[in-house]
Amino acid sequence: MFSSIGLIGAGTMGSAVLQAAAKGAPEAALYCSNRTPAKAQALAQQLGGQAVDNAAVARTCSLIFLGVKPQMMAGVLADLAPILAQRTDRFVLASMAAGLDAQAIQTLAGGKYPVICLMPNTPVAVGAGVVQYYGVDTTQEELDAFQTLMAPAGLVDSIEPHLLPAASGVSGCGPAFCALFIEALADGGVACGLPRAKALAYAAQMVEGTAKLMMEKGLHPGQLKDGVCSPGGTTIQGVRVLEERGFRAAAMDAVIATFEKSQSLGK
Ligand SMILES: NC(=O)C1=CN([C@@H]2O[C@H](COP(=O)(O)OP(=O)(O)OC[C@H]3O[C@@H](n4cnc5c(N)ncnc54)[C@H](OP(=O)(O)O)[C@@H]3O)[C@@H](O)[C@H]2O)C=CC1
Ligand SMILES: O=C(O)[C@@H]1CCC=N1
Repeated sequence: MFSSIGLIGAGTMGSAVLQAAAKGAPEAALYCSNRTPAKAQALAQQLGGQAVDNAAVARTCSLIFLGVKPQMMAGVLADLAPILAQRTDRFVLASMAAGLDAQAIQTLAGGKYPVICLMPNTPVAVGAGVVQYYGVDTTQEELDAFQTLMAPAGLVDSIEPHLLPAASGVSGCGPAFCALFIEALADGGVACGLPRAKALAYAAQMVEGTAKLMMEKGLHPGQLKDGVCSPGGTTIQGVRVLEERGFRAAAMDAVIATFEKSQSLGK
């Protein structure tokens, strides 16, 4: 279906998405472009693709990932609109920009082109990510092909368009929140005498293992928490401190803040 796959904006997220797509469609020809060409060249070399300019991606590819920041999207698509308008073959634009919905991409690209909006996260780079997506003016065949293409990224889930900003707050932004938590746990360990490297390794493995346990055993987080808290034991004292300091409310508010920022980016 997607015989040639391109990426405009070979940064952190775009590169990870193209790496996953390369695994999902090993036969596809790969193209990438970037403002700083060295990044596109390195990615192309790694994936056996070609580093080109934005115009070549727009002219050539049947699936075009847009990996630039939301604030750059208008400028990038304004330059590409005349090229896209000249195409007579079918192509799909796939935007990962936070806060920009499919209609916004169509408006900026200057046509009612098929658009997929996806919200990946950084763990896509190790095949343990989350990608939510929806399509507008796409065919079911294109969405099915996209689902297959993205499978090496991790959990790939079709979602209703209005839910994408909320999903973005949980899993798109979530790695930053999780990293803060891991770092803070490690800091606590260091304060109690653990060497830094050990503290970080233990905290990261613990987070991965807890998520795995929850998913593989189908447990609710409350069950997991209760299973660790011995009556009169140590863990419940830590839970008490986290509750006193508003840990849950802070995590909820963090997601709500990202949601509100997504809404404002789209205006
Ligand atoms: N990081 C994340 O966790 C997530 C990011 N996203 C989305 O992904 C997108 C990219 O974010 P992220 O990867 O973090 O950002 P990066 O800054 O790492 O990547 C953006 C890339 O776009 C390139 N670029 C900028 N202007 C142009 C241009 N005119 N033509 C071609 N390339 C250009 C930059 O080039 P240069 O090397 O010159 O700076 C850079 O490599 C954003 O829209 C963001 O909302 C979505 C989900 C998660
Ligand atoms: O911070 C951002 O805007 C991007 C989108 C989701 C994660 N990072």
